[in-house]
Amino acid sequence: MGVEIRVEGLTKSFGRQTIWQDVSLTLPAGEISVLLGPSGTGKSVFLKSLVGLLKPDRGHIWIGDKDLPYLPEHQLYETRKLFGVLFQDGALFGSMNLFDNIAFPLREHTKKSESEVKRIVMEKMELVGLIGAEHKLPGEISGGMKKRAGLARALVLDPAILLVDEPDSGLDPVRTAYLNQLIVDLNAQIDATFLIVTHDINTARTVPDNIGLLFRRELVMFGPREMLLSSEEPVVRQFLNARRQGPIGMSEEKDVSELEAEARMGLEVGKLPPIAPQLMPSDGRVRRAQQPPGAWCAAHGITPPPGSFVDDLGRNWAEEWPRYVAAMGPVASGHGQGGPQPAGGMH
Ligand SMILES: Nc1ncnc2c1ncn2[C@@H]1O[C@H](COP(=O)(O)OP(=O)(O)OP(=O)(O)O)[C@@H](O)[C@H]1O
Repeated sequence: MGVEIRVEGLTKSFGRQTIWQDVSLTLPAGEISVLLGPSGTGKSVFLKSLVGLLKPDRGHIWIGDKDLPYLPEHQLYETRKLFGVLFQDGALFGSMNLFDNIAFPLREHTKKSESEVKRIVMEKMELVGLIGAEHKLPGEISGGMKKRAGLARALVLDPAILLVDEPDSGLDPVRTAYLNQLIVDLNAQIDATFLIVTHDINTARTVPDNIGLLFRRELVMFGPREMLLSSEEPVVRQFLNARRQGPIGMSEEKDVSELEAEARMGLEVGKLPPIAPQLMPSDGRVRRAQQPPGAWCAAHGITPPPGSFVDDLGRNWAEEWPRYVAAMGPVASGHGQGGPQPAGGMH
């Protein structure tokens, strides 16, 4: 079961370089949030600060009544056990086979017997589709397999919070799509609080419940997916639509003259593109945290752009949703595998 993380006024610098300042946001329990931002805006630094690997200059990271940056070492050690982290490169030990890599946190942090370790490792390897690869070394497997092995290792202590740093880096679009589906399925199954750092627009548009954007050393916006995807804020529109036109330049931000030149040439960002439907768990049942398509827009009086919530089969999920939920049964709540499959489902 996930826990809420409340970040208040967080600021981090290295020497005289301020990475970001006054970042405040709440990662809701059990929901998937994505953190976006141009390269070098400090997304990885944010992730490492959340798990206590880096200490912020000021601000708070509340998990329940514990303020992470100010915990004494032994309490920090205990609180860290709530987290599973998938680092960009999987951070696997090159000299250990996949089984031993995945077993590592269990052997290091628990007193479980070897038979219990084996049961858990095999369960997680099955979850990420790695059965049969137990004896392979990291150097003998593909980038996608390394990510999945890193994910299995992040899951062995049954984390309440899962942090994922650029799951898509180094993966082709098809492997990224599979990994995204795996992330959504995992969230439905373990109900943990997820934070994913990514550059991949398709991931950002279809996977999370919430999106945040770091730019110019600040958190520009953080909120429900539909809020960001219907936002008129120039930097949000530019980033989520992967455009050159807008405030983000090659080396982070454009200067005033560049922006004026763009405006003179009429190079403003065009109409908002439709809002894509959110990925569904592949067993067909709805995640506990998942909102009906269009719910946020409707609640806030926002008319989504034409074509929103329509999938590649032409179904409009804002209309189909009540029928879908009625057919599929109740919302998933830490359910097991093997629920009903949607006919031609929305995967
Ligand atoms: N331990 C450190 N000491 C000093 N500077 C650091 C350290 N870690 C990160 N930085 C600096 O912080 C800035 C932000 O780095 P970070 O890796 O968090 O960016 P990012 O947004 O994740 O980038 P990318 O999307 O390219 O991975 C960079 O300028 C980096 O050089």
